[in-house]
Amino acid sequence: MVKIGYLGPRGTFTKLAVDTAFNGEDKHSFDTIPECIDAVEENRIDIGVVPLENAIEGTVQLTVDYLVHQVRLPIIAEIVVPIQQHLLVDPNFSGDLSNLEEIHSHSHAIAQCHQFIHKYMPDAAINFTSSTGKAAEVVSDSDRNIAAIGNKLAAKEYGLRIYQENIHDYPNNHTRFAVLAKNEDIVKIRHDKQAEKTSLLITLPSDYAGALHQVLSAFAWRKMNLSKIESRPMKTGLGNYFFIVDVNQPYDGVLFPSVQAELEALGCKVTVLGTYPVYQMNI
Ligand SMILES: O=C(O)C(=O)Cc1ccccc1
Repeated sequence: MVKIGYLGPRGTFTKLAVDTAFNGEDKHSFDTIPECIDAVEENRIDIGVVPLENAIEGTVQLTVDYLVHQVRLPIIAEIVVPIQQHLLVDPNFSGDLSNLEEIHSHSHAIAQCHQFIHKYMPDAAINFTSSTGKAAEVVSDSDRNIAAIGNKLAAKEYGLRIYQENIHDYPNNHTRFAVLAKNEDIVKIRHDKQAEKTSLLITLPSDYAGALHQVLSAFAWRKMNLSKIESRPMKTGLGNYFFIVDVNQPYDGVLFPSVQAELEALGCKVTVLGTYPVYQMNI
């Protein structure tokens, strides 16, 4: 049976995404994103699912940096799910918001609820956890007045009460999850894909005037639509960056090779991180 790993523990958004996209597979929880990616690399699991980007807080830097700098696994698919954040407390908690001393959650969940926390829980100490599921676990293991931010699955899995629903600041909250695998044939998502994309990693030879403009124009005059461009530090010193570019079309044998050749002639290095279908899910 195909083994699927995900950022756990029980009750994370990643687990929700996995449950929606796959059924019947053998599912394994990992405490951190790197541990999940390593398990695919070391063939302990066949597929790894990790968060990639959130509509409100942006890229999950840990995932991108680990994939670029540590373990290069191809992105085989992308799952997009809506995100609703709730304030979770022990079922016996009887106070009000001002009695909650601490809030625990993943940094992206905390950021998505920033205004709520600022307005209604300004004195609560913030504690970052490796996932929202982990935060729910912390609250369920504690006998103090503390809260977690997470989803309904986490409330169910850890026996917590939803003190307040939908505390995220912006309604259109979605997260993209990357499906990573060495062998794309084993990834079977039984839904209709909404789009196809290609993610490229581009490093510039050195900093010179108009370098990024030249890179972008290689896509522009071929009418290749980009849905994302992001720079990240190369980790080789201040001011050195690489770019991740998402192109709204699948890799083909004509346009992409000619873009690559053009960029390489400029001295850039181009790596395809994946060309993959996008599945928009409702949970
Ligand atoms: O912590 C989780 O539940 C995750 O899967 C990562 C995450 C965190 C916040 C929003 C979306 C995904």
